Amino acid sequence: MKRHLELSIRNPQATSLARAVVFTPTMTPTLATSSCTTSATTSTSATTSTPQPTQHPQVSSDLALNVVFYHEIVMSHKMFGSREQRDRRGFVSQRDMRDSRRTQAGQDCVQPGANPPHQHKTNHQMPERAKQRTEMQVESNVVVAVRVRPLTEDEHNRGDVTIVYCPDQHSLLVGASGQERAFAFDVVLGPESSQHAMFQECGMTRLIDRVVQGFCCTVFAFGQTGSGKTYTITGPHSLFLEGSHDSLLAGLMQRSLSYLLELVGQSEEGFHLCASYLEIYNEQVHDLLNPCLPYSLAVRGSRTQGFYVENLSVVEFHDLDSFMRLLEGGMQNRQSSSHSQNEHSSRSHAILTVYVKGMLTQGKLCVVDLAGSERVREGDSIEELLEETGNINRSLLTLGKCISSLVDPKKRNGHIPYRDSKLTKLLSESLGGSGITLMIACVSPTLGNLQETLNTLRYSSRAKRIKNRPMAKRDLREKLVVSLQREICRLRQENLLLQQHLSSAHKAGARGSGLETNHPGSMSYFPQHAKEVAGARTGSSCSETSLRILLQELMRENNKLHQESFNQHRAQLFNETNRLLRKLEDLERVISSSPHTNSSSNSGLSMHGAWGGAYHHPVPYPCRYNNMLDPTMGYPWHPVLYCCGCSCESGLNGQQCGPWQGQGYGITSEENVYKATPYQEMTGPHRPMRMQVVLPPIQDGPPQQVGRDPAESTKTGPQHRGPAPGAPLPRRKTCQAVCKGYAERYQEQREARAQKSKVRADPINPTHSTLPNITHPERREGQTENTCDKADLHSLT
Ligand SMILES: Nc1ncnc2c1ncn2[C@@H]1O[C@H](COP(=O)(O)OP(=O)(O)OP(=O)(O)O)[C@@H](O)[C@H]1O
Repeated sequence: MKRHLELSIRNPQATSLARAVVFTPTMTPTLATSSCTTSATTSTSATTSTPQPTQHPQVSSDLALNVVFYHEIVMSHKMFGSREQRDRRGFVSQRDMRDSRRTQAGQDCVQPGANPPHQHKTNHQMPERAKQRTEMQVESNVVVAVRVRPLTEDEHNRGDVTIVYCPDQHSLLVGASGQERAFAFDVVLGPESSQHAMFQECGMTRLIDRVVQGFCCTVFAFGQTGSGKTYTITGPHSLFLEGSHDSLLAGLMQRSLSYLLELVGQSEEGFHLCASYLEIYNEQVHDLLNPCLPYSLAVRGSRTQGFYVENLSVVEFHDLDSFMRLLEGGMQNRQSSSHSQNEHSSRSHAILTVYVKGMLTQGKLCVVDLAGSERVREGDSIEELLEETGNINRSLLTLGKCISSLVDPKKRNGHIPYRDSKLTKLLSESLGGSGITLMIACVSPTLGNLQETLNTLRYSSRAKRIKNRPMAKRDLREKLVVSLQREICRLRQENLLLQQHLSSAHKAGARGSGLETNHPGSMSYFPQHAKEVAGARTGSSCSETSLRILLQELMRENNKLHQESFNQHRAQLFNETNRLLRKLEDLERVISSSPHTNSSSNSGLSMHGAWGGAYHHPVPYPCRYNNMLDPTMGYPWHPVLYCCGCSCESGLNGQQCGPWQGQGYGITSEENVYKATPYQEMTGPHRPMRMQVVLPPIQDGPPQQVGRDPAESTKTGPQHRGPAPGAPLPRRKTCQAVCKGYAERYQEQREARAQKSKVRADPINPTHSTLPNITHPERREGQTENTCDKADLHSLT
């Protein structure tokens, strides 16, 4: 209790926290007191030294955890200020480190869509709002790995001392003994780490897996001159300049490509690999694979592609050897010079891009070796070097600004100064876009570089907080699959509607007839198809081929349903027409039998039995020309030809009117029937009933062709004198074709009329007539009553 009070006096903020620990209901007062005492004791001793994980063997684990938390909160506030302040300064406490380690243990360090740090709850434990947020914000932080290089020979000889320590794989202590500053990163590799360990532990393999899946992944090495960036990315200079082939020294680039080629080789999907290699030197872009270009390349921006380098060579490769040749050529073309810090100092930012194009994916791996960041020292007064350093620093400063803006929640959605340098333009997608980024911070271990090392680590701590939204790039084929899926969805809906429509219509029909039918709305109507579609619908596989098959099936089914629906509709119309016709017939019969009506006076009104119904065939005759007009229909048609003048339903039994034969209206050939068919009435659910051939009304004069081949009519266009296809049937008014009896009656009527007019016009000369003298047509031998022939027609004209 005494200790507790002491603590409260010394640190009021800590007291409130301590109280919270002391009065936790799970603890007994005794334990609470002892724990508080222990923690306070530890905290007292820890104020003067670097925070270390505390051991509490005498207390229960729950209690120990609370005490450790309490102790660390007090310590971190005392040493580094609030969490926000610490973040800003790039420092982390032991608790931050442990949080980071927990996160590491629970999640893949290159895990797009992983929960952000400190969200240790599983999805089902999370409140609904938090769950929704996590599902919507599939963000991944930039992963930061730090590599500490060993002392170089020169540094050994000079007697430089190491001031960077790596207590474990995630933490780093920097500074002289007793004044160390702690940092935590996703991965920390000490001076003794090999190139192989670097490749394995920084998550490169997972990054390449993502590239193959279509993600854009970027690795960039950052740090002061001579800190080991180039060594990490490509291996030591000797590997290229002196032709050494020590594969153990090969850097991330070679190892990544080797792994990528292995991965691609194992895959059954055919991948297409190519690469480009460029450097940005003094803010000018040069193609390292095509060094002969006398000019620098332009960086352009587009909405779809983002920033890209215009006219950059992209070279295809198939194996590691061909890639190594590319890399070696590019490395030799890169700008480098001797520097006080590094004999082979790279003076440019180099970006190698490997494009991995699969069947449906377009992944990209960018490996960036940045030029060294350093201060201009007194000795570096050569003008050229100053310009170089100025440009390098400017682009790195812009990179820093971009990182700061990206991690600032207020600025993140505002303006990010990518356009201020070519480097940031080209890294924009990796930093704040849809890519996955691994940043490798390289640091020198010597005391002389302490300031540069701290700058690099602060910079990297900030970058660690950048959140990206990784998104795999799909190519057009993927889009095609998506559009096919949409089309299938639309067809399914249409299909469902048609089925519902038909099923209700059939139910109504069955209720009327008392029959249950196997209607098209039921799946048993299409047994084979039902199985296939049901299989395809339940299956989750959505390859392009299966989607196409499914699409075709649905289209076929929908066509059938459409046809059925159309036929049903037509049947209804036909029934209605028949009903009306029958009614009309009855009416005509009533009229003709009326004592007030002269049978010869109804000729201009009737469709059937125009001449007293003498030649009307009530039952349609079966057609010889099944499927002729519509070969897709498998139904027995029953066409009825309405004869031109006699209005008989002259079925195709050879009773057609003679005069029409050979003039395109007869039914002597299939062709003629087709040509003479301006309207086709085809009805009935399974048995379309009627084909109607309407012949033209004939006035005094030669017959006119009204019905023609639709193709012909479209050719002739406006000259087509018949009714337009699909137009309502014209009323058959005064149907004046020649048939037996007509000529006599016609002649009689004319004569009578002429007589009358003559009488009226010229009472003095009653024999004068204005009418032509029409010869009475002779009936040929064997001519039936309901036929008329050419001779008859000519006699009329
Ligand atoms: N992990 C390491 N193990 C052994 N030697 C290393 C390691 N890292 C760097 N070196 C050595 O340190 C020196 C500097 O390394 P490197 O050239 O890679 O630095 P750099 O950061 O690329 O410098 P610059 O920015 O000037 O190009 C080289 O001689 C290199 O061999």
